Amino acid sequence: MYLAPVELLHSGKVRDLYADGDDLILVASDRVSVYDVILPTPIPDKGRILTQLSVWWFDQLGDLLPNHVISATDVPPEFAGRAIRCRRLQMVPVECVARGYLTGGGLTEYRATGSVSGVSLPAGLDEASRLPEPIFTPSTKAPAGQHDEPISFSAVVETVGAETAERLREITLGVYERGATLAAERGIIIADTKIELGWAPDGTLVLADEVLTPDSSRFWPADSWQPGRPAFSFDKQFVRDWAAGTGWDKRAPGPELPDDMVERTRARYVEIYERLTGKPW
Ligand SMILES: Nc1ncnc(-c2cnn(Cc3cccc(F)c3)c2)c1Cl
Repeated sequence: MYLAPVELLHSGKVRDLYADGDDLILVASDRVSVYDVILPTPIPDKGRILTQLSVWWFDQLGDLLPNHVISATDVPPEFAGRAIRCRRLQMVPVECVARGYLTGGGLTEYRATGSVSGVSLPAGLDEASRLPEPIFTPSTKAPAGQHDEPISFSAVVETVGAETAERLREITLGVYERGATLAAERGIIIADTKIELGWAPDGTLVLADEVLTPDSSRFWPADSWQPGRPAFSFDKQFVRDWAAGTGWDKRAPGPELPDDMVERTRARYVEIYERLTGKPW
């Protein structure tokens, strides 16, 4: 039977968003991005593995809040396994980030101000330090290619009101703590995560986008974590180190990956999926 073509709405670094009637189709590619540069060599099955991991998390988190998933199978055949049909929401204009560890932009901000998104932290924290407790560190949604700007909780209150702001913090910390606890039991540190929320027509907040994947969160192997030392990215470190070893100038296009790098990186995604879900890939 004739399948109406879907219309491309957004194209991200590693994902694309299509409209299909009233629904959306969220498609994950096999592209990998390191240091904000998309590498030319795809990682076979990356899109499928991360999509199926996200679908598994949505199911695990169903008791916390509703999600936007309509179907993980009723998608255009060319996207089979690496796309979800989801309901169209009014997206909350705030990047909802939870951090259990200090690194990246949060560490930079802490070193400059002693706080992250207005949340003050104890002195003496270092690269990859574990925080006394996970914190909600919202940021603005920057235009493509720019870094999100941290915003304070009071700025979130001004944007969405106090009640919704509290709910955003509660949901973001709840999703992070559920994910980080389960992952820690399986030898994986989830250092931080970014979730996207949207309002359904009846006003309820719904978990959208992808959730607790190595693209939306920092995944570290627990057995090599050492506060004060840069942590090893579970999925991207091989590629980062290899690319750095080629003398690649990060402003130049990314280098093609050799086959063994592709296979080792694919194996890391399979390992993350199998460890977290307990299911064979
Ligand atoms: N259920 C929803 N309802 C309305 N909007 C969205 C939505 C918009 N943008 N994004 C982020 C994104 C996802 C993939 C590719 C991109 F380019 C951008 C998600 C969703 Cl998931």
